[in-house]
Amino acid sequence: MTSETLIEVKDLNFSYGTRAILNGIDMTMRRGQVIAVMGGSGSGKTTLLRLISGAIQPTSGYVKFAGEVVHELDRDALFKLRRKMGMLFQFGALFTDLSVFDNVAFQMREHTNLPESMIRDLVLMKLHAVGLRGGHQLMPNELSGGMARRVALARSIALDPMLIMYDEPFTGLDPISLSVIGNLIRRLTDSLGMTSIVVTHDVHESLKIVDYVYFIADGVIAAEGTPKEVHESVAPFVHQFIHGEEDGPVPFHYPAQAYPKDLNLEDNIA
Ligand SMILES: Nc1ncnc2c1ncn2[C@@H]1O[C@H](COP(=O)(O)OP(=O)(O)OP(=O)(O)O)[C@@H](O)[C@H]1O
Repeated sequence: MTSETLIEVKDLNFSYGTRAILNGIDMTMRRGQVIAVMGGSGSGKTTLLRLISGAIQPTSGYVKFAGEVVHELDRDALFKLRRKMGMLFQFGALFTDLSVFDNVAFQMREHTNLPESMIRDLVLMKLHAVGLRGGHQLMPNELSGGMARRVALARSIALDPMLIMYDEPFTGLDPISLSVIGNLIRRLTDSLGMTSIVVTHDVHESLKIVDYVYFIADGVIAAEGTPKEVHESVAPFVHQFIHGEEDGPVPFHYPAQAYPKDLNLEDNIA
């Protein structure tokens, strides 16, 4: 594992209108690392991924990717940069009318001029990496949920990205598939020398495979550390997350006006 920095997030702020979502986020992500980003629902995790990919622009601060400030890039440069990033969302949305092989080949055919014979070798190599070379002729409706997720993973590494961002990769999987996907994320990151960012609620699975964890709450980094540091942490926030407690610094309720007011009880009470 090299220690070269791939992503530097510096004093990153982002608001939707007047509503602040992220406040002064600092992060460093190195090549070869798997990094988890955790936090309660609505804490800004997906927003952070969108800022890293340049889909939205920070209010202030910056994200640097491979030395370049993402929000300063022009359209062409941003397009090139995105090709160095793979994104894997929860259900991996495969093209349902294309075979496993063609799903993985899709981006190679779109974005490169490689001859079909080379695409064939590359697709089989990517499918081999996720254990599905033998299933290349299957259609998506013939796959289990875990297999579909693995095809999506093979597709996201089709163009050899430097970074893959996974948004809730474990959701909806049985315990075995969950651990298969977790181990694959680790193995692919190591063997391809990439960086992986895993946004997840699954503390136990992710702590087994990641190098570093950031916890986001109320738009700031509430805690961070290696899995060992996280396990040993006595910070209430981390404790709540690790043990899945409902009550603690992470609120169960989305901010709302006083309940009696919502129920129109106030007038009656007064
Ligand atoms: N386009 C938008 N316009 C206004 N507010 C938005 C928009 N997208 C997201 N938000 C708000 O920004 C906050 C952060 O959203 P984000 O999707 O980043 O949270 P998250 O941590 O990924 O949540 P979850 O774990 O539930 O997916 C939320 O409160 C959400 O309501």
